[in-house]
Amino acid sequence: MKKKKILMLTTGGTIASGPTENGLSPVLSPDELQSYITEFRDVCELECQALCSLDSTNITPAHWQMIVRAIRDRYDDCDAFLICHGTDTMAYTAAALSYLVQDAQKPILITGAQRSILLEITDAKKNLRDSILFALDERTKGVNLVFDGNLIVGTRAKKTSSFSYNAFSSINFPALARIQNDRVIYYVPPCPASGPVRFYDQLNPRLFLLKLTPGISPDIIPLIVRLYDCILVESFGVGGLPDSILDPLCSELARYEPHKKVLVITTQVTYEGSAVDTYEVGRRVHNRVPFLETRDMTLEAAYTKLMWILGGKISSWNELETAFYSPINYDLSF
Ligand SMILES: NC(=O)C[C@H](N)C(=O)O
Repeated sequence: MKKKKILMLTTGGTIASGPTENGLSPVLSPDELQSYITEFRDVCELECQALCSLDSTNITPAHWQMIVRAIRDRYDDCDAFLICHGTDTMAYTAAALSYLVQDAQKPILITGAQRSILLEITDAKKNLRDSILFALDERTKGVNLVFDGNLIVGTRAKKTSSFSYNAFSSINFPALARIQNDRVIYYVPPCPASGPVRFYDQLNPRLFLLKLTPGISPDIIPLIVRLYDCILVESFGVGGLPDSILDPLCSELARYEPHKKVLVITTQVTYEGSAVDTYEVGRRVHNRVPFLETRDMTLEAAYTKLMWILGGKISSWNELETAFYSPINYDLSF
């Protein structure tokens, strides 16, 4: 049987880090990383390409576009793609890739580690190994994150532990599959493709996330509305906005067409999502300005989906609403 070709794209992260006098920093080359996983030589060819060598704190939308170009350039001659990435912003990258590479029939997996591969006790080797096992499984396709034995949909992952090996949770959606005793066990099939693979590269970076805190001052609101095309308000509970924020926000937004200054209400609560109409402190926004709500999407998915939608041509509120509420890679269930 022909060996599968997996393209490993490295970006840095703890997985490739070593100690320096200024603290941990990515130092390993892709070949050094690869030298720790030799056991699959008979079943697959692993080709490595370094894209950058960064702590994921410094990953930006330009790096997401770079990853997409690297995948697009080799999409036809590789069977699977494995991106090694720092964990801190991995959920954003996994969500962004879910929108920038849609309907992929091949696995596009992203992984990393909580401890460097240089250490004797580390999760790095297991995460790389598991990723290859998932990549070689015929059922795996699309953008997914691999961590601690789980295959998590790219739009559903969130880093929920700073140090533990089970650093990522699958939010409001089950993990698709697990590695058990070196076997891939699927629980949910990957999101079915609706056509041939599509690559995108436009992203609008002018989004602002406003996290509410009790007693927050509204002083900053006019500036935010002036500078950004989309304001995501991380509201309380299922979607409550305090009086002090509601008035200045809605009067500033009312000066623009709603699809040109987009209000999005999201929640500070990790699980179960928003339901803005439930309480008066949410429902009253309807009487003032049109808005989108993130329902059960993760913040990372909602944020990157809006960057992607607003990076394209949107000429009406209806068009924006339809695009936002159309599920992609299992990002939205209601
Ligand atoms: N575990 C890690 O990879 C954390 C690291 N600071 C990073 O995100 O690059």
